[in-house]
Amino acid sequence: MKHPPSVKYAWSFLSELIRKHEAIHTEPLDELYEALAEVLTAEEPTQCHRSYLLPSGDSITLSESTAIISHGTTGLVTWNAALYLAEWAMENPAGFAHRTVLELGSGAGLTGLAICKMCRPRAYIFSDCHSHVLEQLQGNVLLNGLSLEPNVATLAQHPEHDTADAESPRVTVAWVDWDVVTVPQLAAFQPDIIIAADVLYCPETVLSLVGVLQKLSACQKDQRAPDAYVAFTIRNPETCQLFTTELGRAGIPWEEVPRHDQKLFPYEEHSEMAILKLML
Ligand SMILES: C[S@@+](CC[C@H](N)C(=O)[O-])C[C@H]1O[C@@H](n2cnc3c(N)ncnc32)[C@H](O)[C@@H]1O
Repeated sequence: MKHPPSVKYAWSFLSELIRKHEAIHTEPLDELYEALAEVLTAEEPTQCHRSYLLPSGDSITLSESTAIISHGTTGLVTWNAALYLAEWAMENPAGFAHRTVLELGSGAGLTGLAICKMCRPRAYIFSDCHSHVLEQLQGNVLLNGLSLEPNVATLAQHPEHDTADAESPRVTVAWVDWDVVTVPQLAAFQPDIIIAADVLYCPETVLSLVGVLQKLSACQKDQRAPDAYVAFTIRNPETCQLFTTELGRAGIPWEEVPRHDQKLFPYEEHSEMAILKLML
């Protein structure tokens, strides 16, 4: 009741429950039919909640748009690659533990929240370039019980303000537009690891992404550039091909991470996914 799902979800849930009763020849309660009638006449609001169960028994609840594209962005819903990357991260928590993670194009925030809750990073920087996405993202971070740091760069200069404890990471939501962000701005985040999910959907975003990755390769920490992991759904092989070609042109070596099929989260439809590890 506090975080209601979409009308579509409520309809599917109630129909399935009634079907299950009927399948074993038990009479469903009248209240179930009444609830279904109510849902059938309800209008779908523009925002809904989605809750994702974690293996720890904890859960993540996100406010998301009910439309795949709204306010001119794809960032207000969770995409399959975000689920796939979160599942992979939870299988490999050691890669994130005590490290500073910068996520590019965070969208609704599922991957980052799963990593913050399950992989013990020291700091996590969610980022995006769209104002509605950033607003929703901040709300989702707070909704899941994490508190927000004002500015990572301030903390790097004044570590005495660091309130991080072993249990919860320092979390920031930052405006990062790949086309305009500068190397010093990226370096101020002091990332050890970069991640991004479902950010390869058209040639323009591929070029912008490779541009920001090139800037990140100049961000050395302890004489080493961060590693990056990019997860994507293989919708159009030409877009993937463009990405690897552009990585080659930028001198960024990459390798494919072995596939996993830890289907922890529900996927709406089957799609092929991949994660590339980039050595910046
Ligand atoms: C398809 S959504 C993916 C969101 C989320 N990572 C997921 O997988 O659910 C792509 C995201 O990339 C962001 N994005 C696209 N171009 C960008 C740019 N030039 N700079 C920063 N973010 C960008 C969008 O705002 C959007 O949130």
